[in-house]
Amino acid sequence: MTDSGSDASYGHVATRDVDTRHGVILYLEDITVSFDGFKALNKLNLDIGVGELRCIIGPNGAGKTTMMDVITGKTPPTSGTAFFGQNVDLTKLSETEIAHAGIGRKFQRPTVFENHSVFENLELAMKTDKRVGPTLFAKLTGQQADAIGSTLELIRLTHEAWRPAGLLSHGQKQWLEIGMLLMQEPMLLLLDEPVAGMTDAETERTGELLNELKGRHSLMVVEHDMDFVTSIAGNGKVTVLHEGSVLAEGSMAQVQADQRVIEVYLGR
Ligand SMILES: Nc1ncnc2c1ncn2[C@@H]1O[C@H](COP(=O)(O)OP(=O)(O)OP(=O)(O)O)[C@@H](O)[C@H]1O
Repeated sequence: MTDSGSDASYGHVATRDVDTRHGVILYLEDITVSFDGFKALNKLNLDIGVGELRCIIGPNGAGKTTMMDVITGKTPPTSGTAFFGQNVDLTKLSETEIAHAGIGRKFQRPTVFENHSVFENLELAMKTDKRVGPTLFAKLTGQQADAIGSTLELIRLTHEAWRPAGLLSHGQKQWLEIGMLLMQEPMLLLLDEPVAGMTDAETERTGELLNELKGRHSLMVVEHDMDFVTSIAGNGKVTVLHEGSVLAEGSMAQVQADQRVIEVYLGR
C-alpha cells in the first residue's frame, strides 16, 4: 500500500488495491435478490464512474435499500455479480471488509456520539490502529489534526468543533455523520435520503457539500426529494429504479420526460 504521506489536507486518499483503471468504481451485473420468491431486485445492472455523483430515485419498494444492502454486504444477492473497481468481488466480503475496502454508507438517521464534541466524533471516526488502545485523547499527529480541521471546514462545523454533538441541529448532525464517514477516506459513499427532515437552508447547503465531494469521492445518493435531486444532479446521470431493475437512466430532464417514468413514478 502506498500513501503520499506529506499531504494531510482533506482529500488525501490512501491508495488501495481497488483497480479503477477503467474509470468505474462499481459494477452491478444481473443482481437478483429473492425474498421467499419475491424479487426485491430483478437482474439489476448498474455502473458508477469514478468521481461520479449518481442520484437514484424510484417509488417505494423499487429496491433502492436492497441495492445498498447488496453493495455493503448486508444482503447477499441470490444471483449476479457486484464488483468494486475491476477486481474486488463484493459478494465474497463481509460488511466490515467492504467498509475497510473503501465503501461508506450513511443511513437516514444520524448516529453521532451525542455526549462527545464534534471534534471528538471526527477523531473517533478516524482510521487509526485500534490495537494501540483507546483512540480518544491519544495524541494526534499534526497530520491527523489537519485532516480533522479540513473536514470540519468542509462540513461547515469549524465553529461548533467543541460543542457536544447532541446540541447540533438535525442538519448539522447529518453533516457531522458525513464528516465521520469522510474520516475513513471512502472511495464510494452511499447516502440514503440525506436531506430528509432538513430545513430549506440545510438542504441547499447539503447540495453544495455533495457537489464538493464529487470528484474526490464517488457518490450514490438515494433520494425522494425531486427538487433536491434536480438541484444536485446538474447534467449528471440519474437512475430510476422500478420493481427491482433500472427503468430509465439519463439526465434529470431526460428521465422526467420518459413516459415510462411518468407512468410509474413522477406522474402519480
Ligand atoms: N427482508 C425482506 N423480506 C421480504 N421482503 C423484503 C425484505 N426487504 C425488502 N423487501 C421487499 O423488497 C421490496 C424492495 O424493498 P426496498 O426497501 O429495497 O425498496 P426501496 O426502494 O428502498 O423503498 P423505499 O423507498 O420505500 O425505502 C419491497 O417490496 C420490500 O417489501
